[in-house]
Amino acid sequence: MGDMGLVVVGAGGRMGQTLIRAVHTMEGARLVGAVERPGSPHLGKDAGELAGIGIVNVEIGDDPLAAFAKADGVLDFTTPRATVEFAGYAAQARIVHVVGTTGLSDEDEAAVAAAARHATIVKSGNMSLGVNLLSVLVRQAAKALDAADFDIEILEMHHRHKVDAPSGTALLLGAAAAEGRDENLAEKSIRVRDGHTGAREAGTIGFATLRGGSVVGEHSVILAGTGERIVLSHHAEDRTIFARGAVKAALWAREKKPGLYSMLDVLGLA
Ligand SMILES: NC(=O)C1=CN([C@@H]2O[C@H](COP(=O)(O)OP(=O)(O)OC[C@H]3O[C@@H](n4cnc5c(N)ncnc54)[C@H](OP(=O)(O)O)[C@@H]3O)[C@@H](O)[C@H]2O)C=CC1
Ligand SMILES: O=C(O)C1=N[C@H](C(=O)O)C[C@H](O)C1
Repeated sequence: MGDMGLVVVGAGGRMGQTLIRAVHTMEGARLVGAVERPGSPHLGKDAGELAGIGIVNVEIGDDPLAAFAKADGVLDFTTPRATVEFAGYAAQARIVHVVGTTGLSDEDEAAVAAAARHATIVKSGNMSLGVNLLSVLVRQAAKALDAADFDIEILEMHHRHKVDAPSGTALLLGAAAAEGRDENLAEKSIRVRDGHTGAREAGTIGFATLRGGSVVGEHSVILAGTGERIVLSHHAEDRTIFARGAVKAALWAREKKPGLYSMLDVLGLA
């Protein structure tokens, strides 16, 4: 089998450019398309030149369907609205769709799940090995510690440009904690505290969000008991960890049947 032909959508974005560099350096993958939204100032530019690796002879276009028709897979770190659209096109083309986009609504999630009847979709709020391993540790810790004795709080910080909160990673870690306790995160999460909140309710999972500067991604899961605290943390220093994880996911998914998979499946941690 030849190299896997990949399209990067959102090619001009922070992750888009990092993905172009990752595809260029990783064995088994080849860039065959780069897509931006209609009207983008990046249309017509060479994808490699924009990403700082020199000319790769792939022009950034605004026609995802045409790009997907000649590809084996798509790497998508864009917006929820665009991701839902791309999932439909990936299903039509019956190719792999790696989704890193965060901030999807329940309706968006349902649309992506529906597309996974025909597309092979790998979706995760964080594509790094470290965060996915951390989620396994969080699940174990939450299972081992009694909810009446240990309170779980999740703290995250990201750069000033991030538009969704809590981060996809914070929600992924919250879901792992809830799973460890045999609970549903939606029923247990406290997203906001302001004013006279009253005392903390046992068994809830709290989220706190910080935004500023150029922070790539900081996450801590705090298990706070009486007289002791366990803190499980991940510090992302470079976006390359997400991009390499996404290419790895695409290569893994190439041989898989249509369906909705996670990074835990890719990494053998499920
Ligand atoms: N799962 C993971 O491991 C990670 C996930 N992320 C997530 O990835 C997403 C993107 O993050 P980031 O790269 O920082 O954001 P950026 O805003 O830098 O990049 C998004 C890109 O998508 C483009 N875009 C928007 N709509 C379309 C469309 N319809 N067609 C084609 N391109 C489109 C934007 O163009 P324009 O600016 O012109 O609108 C922009 O270039 C976020 O949801 C973020 O949370 C980020 C890092 C890791
Ligand atoms: O927007 C980002 O930058 C990031 N988004 C993801 C998230 O929402 O968790 C992953 C990473 O932390 C960077």
